[in-house]
Amino acid sequence: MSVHPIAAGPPRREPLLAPSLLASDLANIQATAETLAGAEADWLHFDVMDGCFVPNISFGLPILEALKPHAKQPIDVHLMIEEPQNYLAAFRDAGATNLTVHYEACPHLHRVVQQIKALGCVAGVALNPATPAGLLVDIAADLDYVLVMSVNPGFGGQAFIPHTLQKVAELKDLLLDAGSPALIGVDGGVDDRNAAALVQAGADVLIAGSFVFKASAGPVATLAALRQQLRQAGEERAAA
Ligand SMILES: O=C(CO)[C@H](O)[C@H](O)COP(=O)(O)O
Repeated sequence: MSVHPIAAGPPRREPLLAPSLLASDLANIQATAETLAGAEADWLHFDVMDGCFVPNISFGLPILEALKPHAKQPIDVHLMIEEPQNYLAAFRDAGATNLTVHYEACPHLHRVVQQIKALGCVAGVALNPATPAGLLVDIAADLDYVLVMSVNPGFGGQAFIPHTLQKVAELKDLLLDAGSPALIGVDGGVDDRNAAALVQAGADVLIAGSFVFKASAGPVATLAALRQQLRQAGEERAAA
């Protein structure tokens, strides 16, 4: 179930699913991790917000430390914070498998990516909706993972921005041209209405919060249904 993106290697037939814990019951994060351990979840997505880079504050190191012993899957930490380079080692030590920083928060992005790799973590870079995919051209070959934000970061439950589909396709071409093994993730407003189209456009990882945790069917059944939908989309992509 858990797959290191580098070990997995592109092209993947079946996209990864990463439920975003931001939308879960945070008073019961241990129970959530235990529930997800048996669910169709490849990574646990963990959103860190600092109230500066984004206009909201979520959770950070102590909650990650509390989650870690109960998490069966790799923990995908999305740092929506300023000066992320100052916190990378601490998040790795607290349990992060993947560390994603924002392009917009890193004037010295190449250095930060190398720092993440030196820590032994999967190195990801996130792009805000207004940041063009083409800006990654000089760093593409160094990346393990690119996270395309399909909402403006800071809050769960927002509407998916349709232009993201085009951006994922552009990014896929850019990564192929650069010979980059990086996976493409999409985060924000992901649900069963846009998931298949995102996979067709080139997405390898879908992050979903509200759709998974607010569904009346519950997270396990919702992830299973999404997995089934994506399996088919992944096969169609591989056959194309
Ligand atoms: O990074 C994020 C917000 O900045 C979240 O991961 C994102 O909001 C996912 O939640 P939802 O599926 O509810 O949109």
